[in-house]
Amino acid sequence: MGTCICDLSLLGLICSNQRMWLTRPSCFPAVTSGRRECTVLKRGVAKVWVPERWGRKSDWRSPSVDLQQQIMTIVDELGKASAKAQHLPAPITSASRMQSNRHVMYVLKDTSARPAGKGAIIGFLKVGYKKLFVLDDREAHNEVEPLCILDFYIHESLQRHGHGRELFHYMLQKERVEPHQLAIDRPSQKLLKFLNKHYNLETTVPQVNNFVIFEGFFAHQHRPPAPSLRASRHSRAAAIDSTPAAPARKLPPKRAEGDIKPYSSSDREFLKVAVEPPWPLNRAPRRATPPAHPPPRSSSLGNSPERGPLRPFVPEQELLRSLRLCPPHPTARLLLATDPGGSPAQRRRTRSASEEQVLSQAGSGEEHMHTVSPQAQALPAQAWTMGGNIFNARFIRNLQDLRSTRPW
Ligand SMILES: CC(=O)SCCNC(=O)CCNC(=O)[C@H](O)C(C)(C)COP(=O)(O)OP(=O)(O)OC[C@H]1O[C@@H](n2cnc3c(N)ncnc32)[C@H](O)[C@@H]1OP(=O)(O)O
Repeated sequence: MGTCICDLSLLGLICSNQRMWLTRPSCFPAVTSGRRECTVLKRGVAKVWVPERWGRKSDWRSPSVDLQQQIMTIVDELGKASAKAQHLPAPITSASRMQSNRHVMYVLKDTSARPAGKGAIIGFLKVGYKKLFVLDDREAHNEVEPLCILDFYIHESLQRHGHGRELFHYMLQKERVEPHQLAIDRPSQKLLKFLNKHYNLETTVPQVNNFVIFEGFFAHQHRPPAPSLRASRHSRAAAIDSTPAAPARKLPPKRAEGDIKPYSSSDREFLKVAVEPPWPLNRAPRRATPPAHPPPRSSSLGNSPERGPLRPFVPEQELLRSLRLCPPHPTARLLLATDPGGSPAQRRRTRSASEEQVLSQAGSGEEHMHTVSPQAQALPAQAWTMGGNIFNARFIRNLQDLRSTRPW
């Protein structure tokens, strides 16, 4: 793939459709700035870049370089805005990612009611063909290469105005696909509702990967046979099968098998790796109130993962194992010995400890499970502050109970 962003099919799109082309990059970030929207749109309009003027020296000192840079900036800004709207920790659409993938980005621009040839970006839709293994309704694996919806964003102030539909419809026509032939990469609730409303897509076929497909997906899909038979049966199938071809792959040549990661080919996978620091830094703080944006999850998705911020997750077992490395404070041991029943919290802790003991006995060969380095294990007991703190706190509380010295 070359470095020129023209390869992204963006320019073809820009030239081929009057309604879908790009403004100068300074326009879009301004559009996203909330209440200043009207002013900003006007300001954006004043700076709008029109295709006919690409070559004008006054606009572009070095058109080829500037043009590339401008479009890259726009793509980056669009990606950021989309990530923000979806509460993703990092953009999944960027110029550099576009350059390394064969994705196509459809950009919707508003030209109406603006001075001639000027406008602002309304939103975008990113699609691409991906090799996937998907389950059908009999839970059989199918190797397919459908067109996937990878990213979709309409500016906040313009959502629910039909722009999304317009953009989607345009893409369907250009790509010559039916909505039920698409695979969707971790759709948001909004997108699910959108698809349901405009295309009656409701019943999903449960998958084990991040993609969502809908009933009817397999209606016209080629089902590749077993690899050993693939070559001969493919040609036979082509001769026999007169059904209209599903969105069979039509863009890139076949990649080396090593490049294909069927179960991790979601564009969003990298987010997990990118944002999650190592334990214990990945422990999410406890929240008294629910998060402002609860991670949306489709009830009909089955195992489709959450789209919200990829909240770090520490399994309880791992926590227990780590506690093994935190011997209780000596004074706490005394308390534990003298207080066998204790409060429910106490019992929980005791149970954890006994569970811990079991783990400890059973886990002699599972050192690799530990997240604490051997150096950390070698630290003196007083350095293990976590368990010590817990028991110290309890010890002090019990002491205060006994002495009635608590101020409340
Ligand atoms: C694979 C992926 O890309 S998943 C990511 C999808 N993108 C996002 O979630 C980003 C935030 N959302 C958006 O950008 C937009 O809402 C889109 C792209 C999903 C839809 O674009 P819009 O221009 O709003 O769609 P359009 O106006 O054509 O259709 C509206 C319908 O979409 C759905 N919809 C749009 N916004 C919402 C919302 N806030 N809540 C619930 N449903 C919504 C509804 O079905 C709505 O119909 P209704 O108003 O009668 O209830």
